[in-house]
Amino acid sequence: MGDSYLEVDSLAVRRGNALIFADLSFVLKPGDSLIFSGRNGAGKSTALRALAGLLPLEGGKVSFVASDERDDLPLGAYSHFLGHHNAMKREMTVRENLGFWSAFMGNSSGGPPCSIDQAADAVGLSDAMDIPYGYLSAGQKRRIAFARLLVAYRPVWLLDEPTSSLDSASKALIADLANRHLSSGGMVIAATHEPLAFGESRELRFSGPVDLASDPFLPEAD
Ligand SMILES: Nc1ncnc2c1ncn2[C@@H]1O[C@H](COP(=O)(O)OP(=O)(O)OP(=O)(O)O)[C@@H](O)[C@H]1O
Repeated sequence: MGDSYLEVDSLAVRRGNALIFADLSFVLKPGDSLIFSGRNGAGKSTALRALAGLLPLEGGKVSFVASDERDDLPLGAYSHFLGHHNAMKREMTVRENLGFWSAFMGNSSGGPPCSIDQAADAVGLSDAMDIPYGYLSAGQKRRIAFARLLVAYRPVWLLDEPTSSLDSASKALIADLANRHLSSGGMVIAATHEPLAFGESRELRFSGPVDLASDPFLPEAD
């Protein structure tokens, strides 16, 4: 991943009459982390979802330049998005859930291979492999959600409130996973209201939506 980088240039997202943000620009290189901060409703989750390709852009460009120069794939192909939901099936065991994600996503080039057992071990839940995901506690569920990020390598992690409502041991474990990802050349963008010990993170503060209908200096909404 040595020569890869993520470049976000003048990104803007609109929802209805609200311009959620505009002119969002930054560059991340291997080992870089970025924190999105700002009050509730400021636009952090929207920005993560837009980067992952889950929302249409009003303007701007997201480019991930991979060192293997395969071609011009969207950032969604190079990233994991971990939102407020953990993306696991309640009825399936932890092993089955992780097995599904490993087979579905595969390992992208440049990443260290990690088996399902190794991933469960890394999040401290080897003993829970054969119980249904729905039986796990909230903190255990979040830990397994992080194991998904390990079984299918992607250089960029997009994390929405990754540690909210976790105890201090789980927070430390997730910080450790993120730091290991960074030191192996990965990149992390996290939206959060609480301090995260993710490397030497830069911070980008969101100021909140602008109502296009009430601002005469902005272009009119459709
Ligand atoms: N479909 C929509 N149409 C119009 N506005 C929307 C729509 N979806 C979300 N919004 C608005 O977009 C703004 C940004 O929401 P977002 O979830 O990105 O905020 P956030 O910074 O992640 O907040 P929190 O810290 O509470 O998670 C909010 O004001 C929200 O009401």
